Amino acid sequence: MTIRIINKSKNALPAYETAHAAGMDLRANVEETILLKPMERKLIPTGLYIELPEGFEAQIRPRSGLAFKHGIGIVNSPGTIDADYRGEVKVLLINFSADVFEINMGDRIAQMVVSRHEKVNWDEVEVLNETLRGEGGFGHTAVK
Ligand SMILES: O=c1ccn([C@H]2C[C@H](O)[C@@H](COP(=O)(O)OP(=O)(O)OP(=O)(O)O)O2)c(=O)[nH]1
Ligand SMILES: [Mg+2]
Repeated sequence: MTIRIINKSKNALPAYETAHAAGMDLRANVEETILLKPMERKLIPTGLYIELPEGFEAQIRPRSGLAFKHGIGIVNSPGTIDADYRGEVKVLLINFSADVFEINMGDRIAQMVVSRHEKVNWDEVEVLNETLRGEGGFGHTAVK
């Protein structure tokens, strides 16, 4: 599929890094170095504006390499970009490590997965159909 995008950043358009990657890496569009102190969170601009078709969303997900090597996560992971959003795509990074983390122009800070989603109408009822699981959850299958 093709999606309309405005690129106000100094970076190339997001691209799939390998042939069958699910996500496209998003690059920071920051004029100056951003420092993330331990447990600090900052909204990082990408300079990208996208026009998703109705019925699609984009998820902003962490990169496992940054998480593993530097303890960098996304506070609202996965972030949701709505099809009717016309603002700048931003990434809410958090530093879970004990060291200061540096973000520079063009750094690949997150990845974006575009997916189809359902739109639901409620059928409000009094009783739901029975299942073996019933109300069991939150670890109820754990061995005692
Ligand atoms: O990681 C993110 C998450 C969201 N957004 C943008 C796109 C999204 O469509 C909009 C609203 O996000 P969300 O619905 O998650 O936030 P909200 O707190 O519910 O805000 P709103 O009341 O504007 O929906 O903010 C981003 O740029 N990055
Ligand atoms: Mg919302």
